[in-house]
Amino acid sequence: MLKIQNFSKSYNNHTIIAVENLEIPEGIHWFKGVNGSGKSTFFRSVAGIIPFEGQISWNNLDIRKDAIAYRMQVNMSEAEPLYPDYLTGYDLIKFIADAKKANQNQINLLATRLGVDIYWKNTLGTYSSGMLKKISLLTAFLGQPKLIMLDEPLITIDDRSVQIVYELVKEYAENSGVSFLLSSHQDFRFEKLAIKNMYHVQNQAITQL
Ligand SMILES: Nc1ncnc2c1ncn2[C@@H]1O[C@H](COP(=O)(O)OP(=O)(O)OP(=O)(O)O)[C@@H](O)[C@H]1O
Repeated sequence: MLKIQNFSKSYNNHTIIAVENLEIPEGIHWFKGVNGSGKSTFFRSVAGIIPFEGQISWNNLDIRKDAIAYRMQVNMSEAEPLYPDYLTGYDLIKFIADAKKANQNQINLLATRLGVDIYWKNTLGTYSSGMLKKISLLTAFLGQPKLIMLDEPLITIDDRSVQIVYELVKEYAENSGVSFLLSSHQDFRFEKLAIKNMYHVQNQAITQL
């Protein structure tokens, strides 16, 4: 279970999102919200990438007190990833794989599934937005995560890749009991997946639909 208590995140003294108490059970969950509503800010906070006020824990692992154990279980893919141009996709994947203790076999399997092994030895600065997105998606599946957040996972990727992302989510959920938080703005929908709860991000708050 993901537990959020007295959570708030502000930029320049302006509250972007605040959540007094939210308990998200295991399963696949869909976060909807218009552009700028705070979905990415919430996901980044839960991923432990940006600082925030309040408490977040995943299966009783506290994001601050159990910083490493928490981050071994919680992975994230950014909506619009920004990476250093001079690294190759492979360098980046290998770096994250080492941190997440993913083996080479897992890297190769994911790379083949998503078709990134065709271009991953080229530098990231030469990639299209869809190619970058697939690198970001791959990194979220590395290691033995128990919670994976995919921020706008379907934007910029082609139809074939969309199907592969659906398959990966289903496989990880069914075979390894992985929970997912998936976000989308209006255009992209996740009805094909076994969605447990839907949440709406709006007016600086998160409400269950
Ligand atoms: N680093 C930052 N500094 C200042 N303001 C920020 C920063 N990051 C996000 N914001 C603001 O926080 C608000 C929420 O942004 P966020 O990216 O979380 O929304 P979102 O729901 O993910 O939107 P989108 O669907 O467009 O990706 C926006 O008003 C944005 O301008």
